[in-house]
Amino acid sequence: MPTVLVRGLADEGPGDVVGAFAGEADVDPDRIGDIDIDDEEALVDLELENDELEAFVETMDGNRVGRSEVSVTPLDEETRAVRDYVDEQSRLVDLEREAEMERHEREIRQLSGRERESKGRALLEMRGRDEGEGLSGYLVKFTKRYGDALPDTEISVGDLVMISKRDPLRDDNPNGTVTRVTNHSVTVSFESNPPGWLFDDGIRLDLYVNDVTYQRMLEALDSFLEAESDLEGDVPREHLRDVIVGLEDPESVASGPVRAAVEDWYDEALNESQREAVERAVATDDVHLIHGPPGTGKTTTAVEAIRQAVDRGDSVLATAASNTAVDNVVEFLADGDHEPLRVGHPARVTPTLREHTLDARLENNETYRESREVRDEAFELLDEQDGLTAPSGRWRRGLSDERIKQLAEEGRGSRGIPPEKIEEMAEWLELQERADELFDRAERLEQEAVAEEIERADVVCTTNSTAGSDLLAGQRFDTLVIDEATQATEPSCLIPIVKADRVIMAGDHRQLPPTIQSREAEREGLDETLFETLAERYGTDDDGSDGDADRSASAPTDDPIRSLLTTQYRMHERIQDFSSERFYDGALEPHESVRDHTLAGLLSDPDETAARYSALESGEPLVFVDTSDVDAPERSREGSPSTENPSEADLVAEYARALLEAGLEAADLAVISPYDDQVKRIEDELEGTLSEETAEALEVDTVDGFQGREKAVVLVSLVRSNDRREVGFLDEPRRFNVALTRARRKAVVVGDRDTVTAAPVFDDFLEYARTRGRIVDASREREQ
Ligand SMILES: Nc1ncnc2c1ncn2[C@@H]1O[C@H](COP(=O)(O)OP(=O)(O)OP(=O)(O)O)[C@@H](O)[C@H]1O
Repeated sequence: MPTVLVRGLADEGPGDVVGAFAGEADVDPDRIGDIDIDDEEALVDLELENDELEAFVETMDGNRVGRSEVSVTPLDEETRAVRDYVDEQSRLVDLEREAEMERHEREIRQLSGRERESKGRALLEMRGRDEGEGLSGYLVKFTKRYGDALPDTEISVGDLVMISKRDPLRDDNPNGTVTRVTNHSVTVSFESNPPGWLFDDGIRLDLYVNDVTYQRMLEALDSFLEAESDLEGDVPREHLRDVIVGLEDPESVASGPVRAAVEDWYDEALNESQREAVERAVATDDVHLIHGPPGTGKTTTAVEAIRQAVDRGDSVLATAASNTAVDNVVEFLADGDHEPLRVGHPARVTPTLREHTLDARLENNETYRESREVRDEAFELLDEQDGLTAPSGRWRRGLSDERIKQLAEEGRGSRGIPPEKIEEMAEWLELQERADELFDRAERLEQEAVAEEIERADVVCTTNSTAGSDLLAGQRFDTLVIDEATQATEPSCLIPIVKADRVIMAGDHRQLPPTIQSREAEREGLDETLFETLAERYGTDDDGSDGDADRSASAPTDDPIRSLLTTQYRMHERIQDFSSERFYDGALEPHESVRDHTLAGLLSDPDETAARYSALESGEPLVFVDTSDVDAPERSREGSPSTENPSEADLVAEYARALLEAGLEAADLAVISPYDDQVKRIEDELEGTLSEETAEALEVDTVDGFQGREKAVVLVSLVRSNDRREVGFLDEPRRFNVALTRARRKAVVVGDRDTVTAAPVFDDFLEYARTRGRIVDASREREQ
């Protein structure tokens, strides 16, 4: 259906448009489709044939709609395609947003406040106290009314909470990020000044969702309608937009692969295909994809590309969907000559990387210090106000600020207010004005300080979502690198893309796709990532996620927009082979340095450890521990959609402790599980039995959260154990591919064989472990 663009409307509505089109141009109202009015413009779909359209435009152009004289032009195909893309993606974002809200609201509705509090997902009868303003926002500390200890709560640092007074589901309840939790208090930071009622009694805190990200996706999509070729602000570069929408070919498709010769390598160890990938990535004018199975050095290669781009003088932005994946890139970068700046809420950044955060940098920034001083001065003025009469209703008696000041100058009273009171109120007002000016100045200085730090940094690193925050508003970057791009939805990648001239993405669609909450959005393609779409559309080899594995790994190296990596530097050959055969048609090759590396060198007393637990035998890289003969049933916490298995948690915690006692560094070990509740359970099991330092260094995480990371030893707890052989989302082979391939020297997978083999990937894995690894019976293990 053709669309026409109507320009020059004043305040006319759809009825006026239909009236004019029918009355002036004789169009049957039934043939008028969607009318989309935005300010002075309207887009109108018309069911007209080409010749009818021509006649229609001739009649309507320069004619009137309502009281306005309008111009009417047919919409060109390109604009239409962009609009269709924006509409479609925005619809998917809306579906996803609704699904997340619904899930949350459902729970708030189903449970009483008390029930939610007893489950740890709400806190009732709280009261706020103003804690002043920090860089991350306005801080409010919530405590129980009489300072009582808080009940056990899931609310923890970094969570988003919704604050309410009577109705937890009111649309205008403020949301904030938790910055600190103690036995008695929860401190929350708000992006804007919170409403006064927060400081009353009877306040409720609920775990909630993050709407900001959805709004940023929609804003990025909107800016697609305004793409420019000369670049300023947060508007996409026209060519890049057209490549993404599918209207133009990437340059390397149009004119053949390009390659920039690199002379000095930061990482001399890079292999030939990694070097080629770097050279092609930095040479790209629009898009390049670095594609490879686990451990093939996608992040390593992307980081080298960042370094080369910086050396060339580019401003560089590096992003990923999750905080963990961003931290991973920061960690790689921090290990060299280039200075990364991590922008994001400090509460969500790995503690060891805090020195690279914007907050930490600002501590040493002169301009920022000055802003603090100015702010303190402002607060001092407000303190001075305390001793004075404020011009409140009782004393103001309808007098304007100006009038009060004038009366004070003249030394007069008015409306029964004695001159001394007038004098005090005038002084109060003057203090307020001076304080406001100082607050404004402090804010300007803060912005200046942030801009200085961004300017000073070689690479700005942040999540896709935070790339859209005010801190980076209007910042443009020559090059954007998105790591773990196959774990990010397309609209989330657009948030940083609208700020950059070219984009390099690293990913692997045989690992986990982005998590989608709305079944409808998933069905309609929100789980198909931009990386995949571009690889399919412009690459020489079609290897979409439902294609067969043998084609995915054999993409030719002359693929115009993609570089493929196949030598892996992480896993012992026997850990690698399962993944390689099952997911990559055997294309993975281990580098000599890792082919047969084992745990042996990392333990002070490997024999003793093995004697206690045969699963921990240091020479054996791949073990499945079968719990089917022990009493280890799964269970669900009331009201929780997740699953846990206490007995399995107990066993993996025992393994973790035994490995640490045998001399394994905590930083070389990770415990992961597909289920959130199991992760918490394992953390609880370990808590108190490890030193604070060890507990901090030991990572316990979900499989999804650990994607992109690696450890010498990885313990995986599969959790599911039931007579119905129900495996839930274990039945996603890509999740197990990620879990297993996190391990460098040893992978210990713990699960109930009878249950998990209901999923074909575990059936295959058990068969593999029987011949190429070891299967250990958990009941024997625990008797020793
Ligand atoms: N050329 C190389 N020489 C030596 N080590 C390398 C090389 N390339 C990568 N590595 C090492 O291999 C490991 C995996 O690299 P990296 O994390 O970059 O892989 P990845 O492909 O991003 O993995 P994943 O798919 O799990 O995200 C790291 O320890 C890295 O230091």
